[in-house]
Amino acid sequence: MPKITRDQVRVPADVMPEARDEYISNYMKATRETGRLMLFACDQKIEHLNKDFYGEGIDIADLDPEHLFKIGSEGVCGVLAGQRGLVAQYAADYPEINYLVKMNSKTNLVGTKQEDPYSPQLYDLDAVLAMKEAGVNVVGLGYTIYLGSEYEATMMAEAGELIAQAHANGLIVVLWIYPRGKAVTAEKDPDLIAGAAGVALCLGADFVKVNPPKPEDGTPAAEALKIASTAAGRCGLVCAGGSTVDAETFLTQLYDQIHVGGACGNATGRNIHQRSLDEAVRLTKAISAITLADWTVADALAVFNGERDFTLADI
Ligand SMILES: O=P(O)(O)OC[C@H]1O[C@](O)(COP(=O)(O)O)[C@@H](O)[C@@H]1O
Repeated sequence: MPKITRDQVRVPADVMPEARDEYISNYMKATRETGRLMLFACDQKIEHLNKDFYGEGIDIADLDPEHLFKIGSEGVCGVLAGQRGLVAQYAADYPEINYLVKMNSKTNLVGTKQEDPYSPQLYDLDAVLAMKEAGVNVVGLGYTIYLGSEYEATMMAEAGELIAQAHANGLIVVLWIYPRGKAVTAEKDPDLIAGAAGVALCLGADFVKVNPPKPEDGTPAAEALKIASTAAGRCGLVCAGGSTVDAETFLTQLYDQIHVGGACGNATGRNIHQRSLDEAVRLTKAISAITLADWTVADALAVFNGERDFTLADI
């Protein structure tokens, strides 16, 4: 997969001329100069509380939040996505990581599947820009919208405003969009996922993170994803990873999402951080081999199994 050059980055028109170079630099950093996104999702300590970090099948290393940063630093990732405070507490010790600050979050105690969820914005862009000014390597913002919730309008308005401000300041934006709430009967309906992708584009996001569609009619999931990735247009689509599965299944799904479904990368949390540091690091490398260098599943598996290495130099 050829790397892209700075002049190949398509800069949205809402990036102010004085922020153009900054936007291009952030885009190049986040995508490791490929145009594809390898996002390591580390926002679950709020989203899912401690359930994702301690318990059966989860390596004990995951209980210590620093595990996330050790993985981000020793592995190969595009960005580490987490809330501002989490990043602020550890970034000084892990300055080389590309950070994507998640601007809103809610716990799973509110907005269960039967209720209408609202994920409030936790701080404004100035707080993030101040952290960047203090030397933290922030390349972009993330925001979650629950499409179909009765609070959809508030979340869309917050996201729309943040994207305009972020672009004006040269930051990239990833929207997480999950259809959810009383009005939504099938969260993973392929049409709805494609609709979510279109919403992200219209709000101006650079990338959209959706759940992989689950077709009811026997269409393979990766085929159904093609509709959504096409509907996303110039907004690159990536899929959430979901709960932990074996590495071969995960890497095969990812390969198909990219090569059949037209996805522009991955956004993976639990599948990575619920493992020991060594295994998690190897999985980030295997994922990046597929996402950022178009390696085959067999070659990526060899990386996961420790039979060969994958480093930034392989991109
Ligand atoms: O919508 P849900 O099921 O609460 O999951 C949301 C979580 O999943 C993610 O989108 C992806 O993480 P995983 O790869 O672990 O699923 C997180 O960013 C987010 O916290």
